[in-house]
Parts: sequence; C-alpha cells; structure tokens
Amino acid sequence: MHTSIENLLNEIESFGLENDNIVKEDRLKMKNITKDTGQFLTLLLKSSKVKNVLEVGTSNGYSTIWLARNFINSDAHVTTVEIDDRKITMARDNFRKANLQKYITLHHEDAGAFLKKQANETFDFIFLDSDRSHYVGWWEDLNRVLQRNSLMIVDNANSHREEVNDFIKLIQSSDNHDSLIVSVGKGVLIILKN
Ligand SMILES: C[S@@+](CC[C@H](N)C(=O)[O-])C[C@H]1O[C@@H](n2cnc3c(N)ncnc32)[C@H](O)[C@@H]1O
Repeated sequence: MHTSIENLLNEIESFGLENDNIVKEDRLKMKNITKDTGQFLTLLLKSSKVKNVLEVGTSNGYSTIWLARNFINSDAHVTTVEIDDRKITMARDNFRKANLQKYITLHHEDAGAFLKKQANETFDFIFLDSDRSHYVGWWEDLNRVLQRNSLMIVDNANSHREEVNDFIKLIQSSDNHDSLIVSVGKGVLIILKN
C-alpha cells in the first residue's frame, strides 16, 4: 500500500472510532468499516478484473479509499453515493488528501433516487453500506444495475442482523443469486449474481 494512503487510512480510522464514541446523534457518527473489511474488499478487487465499483454510503470516505486505492494507475473507477452534506465535505477532503480524486466520483444524493437513474448492468461490483431500512426497497435497482457474474458486498450482516434479516431472506430466496455471510469485521454478506 502507498505509505501516505496507509497513514491517512489509519488517521481516518482513529478519527471515526473516537468520534463515534463521543457523539450521541446517529447522523453524526462515521460508522466506518473495520480495517479487516477494508483488507477483505482489497482481496476481492485485486483478485478480479473489476472496472466499475458502486459504493452506497460514503460517510467520510474511509471505505471508498480502501476501494479506490486498488485502482491507482488503472482505468477502473469507484462511484460513491452519500446523502449527508457534512460527510460529503469530509469525504471530498479525504479523497484530495489521498490524491485519489481521479479514481472516484462522489454523488451527493439519495441512493434510491441515484439507483433509479442508472442503466442496467452498469457496475461490476457493489459495496452496500448505507441505511439498512432501504435495502429491500432498493434491491430491484441494485440487482438491475449489477452485471451478471459480479459481486455485491453488504456490511453489518452480523452486527445488525435484525435490520438486514429481511434482505438476507430475499437474497436467499432468489434462484439467480448465491450468497454467504462471512465473519469479517461486522459480518459481510457476499452476493453473487449468476
Ligand atoms: C455506515 S455509513 C457508511 C460508512 C462508509 N461506507 C465507510 O465505511 O467509511 C452509512 C452512510 O450512508 C449514508 N446514507 C444513509 N441514507 C442514505 C441514502 N438514502 N442515500 C445515500 N446515503 C445514505 C449515511 O449518511 C452514512 O454516511
């Protein structure tokens, strides 16, 4: 890993953990992925020919940097969507510090509205880490914009199982998808669209 990006990731990780311990309001928490989830995403991207990642839920850009740093000197790209004004500002600042702006497009928008506007099979990897109450409602569009033989990764499958349970059941009932929950970080649901 590029040393300055590694330092920046460590800084953002520490900031997020400290911030989320102090602030009471849910909206103000960073809720970043764990470092091992970042490493897991890296393994998946490095072992594949993924070109067009969609991340739903940017926060301050910690997971986006984990994703985009794999694309340095390539033509692959991360598109990421975040609704919160303050987090958009923080993410933009962190992408600049990481010098990864050219590999990232940040959309300041509701993810549901964003998904509706995307063409079929636009993305060959999706990382879903947003407001879990919307996942079932977003599924049709998430599935529509994902290419076949591609992965969608969903965080918090163990830490917030009750909130993602209906979504997990929906995926498990599909004949066109294989899925598995792995105990990395907060629990990661891996979905393969066949
Ligand atoms: C768990 S945090 C994302 C953490 C980030 N992936 C990371 O690891 O650094 C979830 C984010 O989703 C955003 N969010 C919630 N509802 C959203 C929506 N409808 N559209 C877009 N973003 C949304 C929240 O503001 C929050 O920043």
